[in-house]
Amino acid sequence: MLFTKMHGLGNNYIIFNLLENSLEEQNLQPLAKVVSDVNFGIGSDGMILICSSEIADFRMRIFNADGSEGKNCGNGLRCVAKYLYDHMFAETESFSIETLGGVVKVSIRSDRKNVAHSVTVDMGEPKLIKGMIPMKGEPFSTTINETFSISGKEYQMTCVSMGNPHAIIFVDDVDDVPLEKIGPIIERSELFPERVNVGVVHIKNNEELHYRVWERGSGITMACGTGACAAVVAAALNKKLKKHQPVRVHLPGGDLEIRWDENNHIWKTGAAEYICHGEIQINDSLSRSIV
Ligand SMILES: N[C@@H](CCC[C@H](N)C(=O)O)C(=O)O
Repeated sequence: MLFTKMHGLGNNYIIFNLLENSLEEQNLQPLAKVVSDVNFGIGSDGMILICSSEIADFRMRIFNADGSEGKNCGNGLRCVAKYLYDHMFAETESFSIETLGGVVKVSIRSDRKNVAHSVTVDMGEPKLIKGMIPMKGEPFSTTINETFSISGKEYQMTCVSMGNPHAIIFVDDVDDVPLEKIGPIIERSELFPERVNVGVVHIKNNEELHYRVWERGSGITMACGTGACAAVVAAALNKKLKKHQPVRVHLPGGDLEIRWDENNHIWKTGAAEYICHGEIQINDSLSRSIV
């Protein structure tokens, strides 16, 4: 199988183009685990499939490094948009991509013909009620700076779905938080029946914030696009930032520009880059891991 490895701010994925190839559905989860493994596969935060869609121009499926299928991926969407544009599957600079979390619109900025330089994604509307996150509790209530006790420790969380679930915690210093310890505990708390992505946020000033993430199914990553959107929504809901202004989100892998617009949509702009193209043999050692 031919693959392309791409990253958005260091959040890196193995991409298979299923517009031209096919993979068996029962092999997808084990394949995601194997290709993500740095010792027995290629090494990545997960696997992305580009597929055809009946309701949008294209469809993206995202699998985390543990093989679980995610519903949305902000950094993956920019990578897929760049790939489709640069490889001329997309004929225009604006097109739609279906995800399990809904259909999004992407717009490419290019200086030269057929080379995308940055990608803006209309990530749609954030969902705030517990039933839509999903999380335990009264399904129509929201979680804004609510205190929860998890494994004997108290956390004040704001929960936002950007098609996938995010728990946001405001802190004084994102680098001072032992995310590798508290991330997996919160991710797997019984509060979240489908697990959760865990983000810590520090408000730098009226226009900038710092964000680090523990991703459901992948652990610590350099960036999370949906998480950066959730961080901006959580900051506005907690009146730490003004609602409709552009916000620069600093992540370990680089920056994203996020804006929650007057129509309640979240717009996200940032880079997407190629790492390499290659061929992976889906046989012998790899197939031993694939049921
Ligand atoms: N890194 C992604 C999100 C990937 C999926 C996530 N781990 C989940 O399971 O919801 C992003 O950039 O949004």
